[in-house]
Amino acid sequence: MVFNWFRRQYNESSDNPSTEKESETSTLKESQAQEAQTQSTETTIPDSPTPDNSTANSTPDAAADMLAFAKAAYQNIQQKQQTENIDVEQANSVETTEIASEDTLPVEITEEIAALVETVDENINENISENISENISESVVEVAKSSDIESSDIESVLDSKPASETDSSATDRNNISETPAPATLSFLERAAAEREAKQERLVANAILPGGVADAIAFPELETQPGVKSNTATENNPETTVEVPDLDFDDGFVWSAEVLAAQGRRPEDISIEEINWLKKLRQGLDKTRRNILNQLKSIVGQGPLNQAAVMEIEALLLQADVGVEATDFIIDALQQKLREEVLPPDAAIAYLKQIIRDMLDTPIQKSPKSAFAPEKDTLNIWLMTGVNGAGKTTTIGKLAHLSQKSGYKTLIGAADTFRAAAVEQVKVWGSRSGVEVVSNPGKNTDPAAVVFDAITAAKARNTELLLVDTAGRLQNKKNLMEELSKIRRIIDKKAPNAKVESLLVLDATLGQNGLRQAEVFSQAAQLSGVVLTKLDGTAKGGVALAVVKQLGLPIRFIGAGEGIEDLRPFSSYEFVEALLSG
Ligand SMILES: Nc1nc2c(ncn2[C@@H]2O[C@H](COP(=O)(O)OP(=O)(O)OP(=O)(O)O)[C@@H](O)[C@H]2O)c(=O)[nH]1
Repeated sequence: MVFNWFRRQYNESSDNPSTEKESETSTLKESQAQEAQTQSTETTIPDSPTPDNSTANSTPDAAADMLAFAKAAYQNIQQKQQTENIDVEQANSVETTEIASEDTLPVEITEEIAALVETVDENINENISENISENISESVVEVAKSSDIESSDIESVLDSKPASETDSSATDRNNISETPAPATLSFLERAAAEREAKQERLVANAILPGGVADAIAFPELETQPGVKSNTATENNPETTVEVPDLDFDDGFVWSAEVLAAQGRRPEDISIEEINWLKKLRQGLDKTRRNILNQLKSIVGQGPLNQAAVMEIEALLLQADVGVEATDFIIDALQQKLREEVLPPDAAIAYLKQIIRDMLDTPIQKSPKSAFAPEKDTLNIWLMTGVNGAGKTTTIGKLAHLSQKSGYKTLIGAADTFRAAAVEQVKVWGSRSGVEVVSNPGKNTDPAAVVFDAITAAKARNTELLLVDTAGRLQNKKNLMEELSKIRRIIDKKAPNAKVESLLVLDATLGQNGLRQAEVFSQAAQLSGVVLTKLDGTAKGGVALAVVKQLGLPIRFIGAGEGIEDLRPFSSYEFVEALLSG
C-alpha cells in the first residue's frame, strides 16, 4: 500500500474526491470536536494546571495519555527502522547467494562454456565478423538449454563477450582506456569484471557528447539522460532519505500530539511527518513566542478594552497578518469575550479556532479539499511567481512527493529565461527519478516547451505534469501576457486535464508578496498558493493575509531547501505551530 503524501493517507479504495472530501471533513470534525472538548474541559476546570502544550490537554490523565501515545509512536518508528534495516541486510545476503550459485554449475558445463567464451575472445581479437560470434553465442545458449542452466547465468557469461567487442569503436571515439581483466581469474570472475567495465564504459558514453544517450534522445525534446520515467524512488540512491537522529524530545511529543489530534494512530506515524512538523514549528518559533507571551497577558480578563485591542492589533500586524485579517480576528474574538469570560488558555484556544476557520474557508469553497492529483488522469500544475520565490525548488519537492505517492510524474522546464533554470530543475528531477522535458535551444518559447511537455505527458500516460515557469514581476506586461499564453496552450492542448495554477509566494516578503498575487491571478487563473521559506525570517501571519485578502486557498507550505521540506497545507498543523506554547 502506497502512502499518498498529498492526501496524507494510504491509497486505499478511494481516489474518489467525494469520498475523500467526506473523510477529510470527518477528520476535521474530529479534531474540532476534540478542540471543543478541550475548551470545555478548560472552562470547567479553571484551576487545573496551565497546559504548556499545543493541544491543551489540561488534565494530568490526558497529558499522560498523550505521552503514552507519543511513546508508542516512537517505538513504532524505531521498529519500522529496524525492520527496514533487516530487509536491506536480507536483500544483500540474497544477492550474495545468487552470485554464489554461479559456482554451483556442473563442472563439465562450466568448462564447455569457458571453452566457447575463449573462442569468442580469440575471434574478437582476430576481428572476425560479428556473424561468427553470434553463432558462438547461439552455441552457448544451446549448451545451456540442454543442461537446464538458468538463462540469467548464461546471459552474464555472454555479456562478457561483447564488452571488448562491441564497445571498441565507441571506446576509441571517446578515448576511454580499457583495463583488461587479469588472466589469472576464472572465466566467471573475468566475465563479471568485464561486465562491470562495460557498464562503466556505457555510463561514460551516456554522459559524453555523441554517446549512447544522445543517440536515443526524444526526437523533439531533450530529456534527462539516464533518468527513467517513474523509476521507483527507492532505487535511486540520490533520493535515499537520510534517517536523522530520532530524539524523543519535546518536539517529538508535540508533533505526535498534533498528529493524534487529527485522528492518526501511533502505528501510522512516520518519521518524515514528525520531522516535518518539528521543522514547521521551529520555523514559526520566533513569531509564536512573540505572539503567545503577549497574548496570554492580554486576553483572559474579560472583554477586551481599547488598549488590549490595540495591543493585539499591533501583534498581528507585526506578524504580517495584514489589516483585513487582523480586523476580522479581533472582531470575532471580541464578540466571544463579550459573551463569556474565558481564562487565557481558553481564549487562545478560541483564537486558534477563528484562525483555522479563516484558513479553511477558501478550501471549503473550492471543489476539492485535498489538493491531490487525480489517478489515471492527466493533471497539470502550473507554477508561477516572481523571481526567486522558490518555484523550481517547489517543483522538485512536489515531484518527489508525487513519485513517492505513486503518480506517474513528468516535469516541463518552461523557465527558458534564466540560463541555469533548466539544469536546476533537471537536478531536482534526477533526485526523485522524474523525467524532465526541456528544449535545449536558447531563448525558446516557453509555450512551445509546454506544448511539447503535454505531448510527452499524453504519450506516457503521465498523471502529474509539473510546469516550471520563469520568474516575472507582475508589472512586466509582456511577461504576464506570456503567462496567459502558456495557460491558453494548456487549456487548448489538454482540454480534459485537471489544471491547477499555483502561485509560489515567498513568505519572508510578507505583505509585499500579496501585491503580486492579484495580477498573477488574472494571468494564470490561480487556484491556490504555495507559501515558501517559512523556515526563514518569515513571520507566518502572511498565510492569513493570503486567504483573507486574496480569497485563495493555501495548498502547500515549504519550510526548507531539502527535498522533504514541503507538505500539503493543514490549517490545524499551521495554527498549532503558530500558537501552541
Ligand atoms: N530557506 C528556504 N529556502 C528556499 C525554500 N524554497 C526555496 N528556497 C530557496 O530560494 C532560492 C530560490 O529558489 P528557486 O526555486 O530557484 O526560485 P525560483 O522561483 O524558481 O527562481 P526564478 O527561476 O529566478 O524565478 C533558492 O536558493 C532556494 O533554495 C524554502 O522553503 N526555504
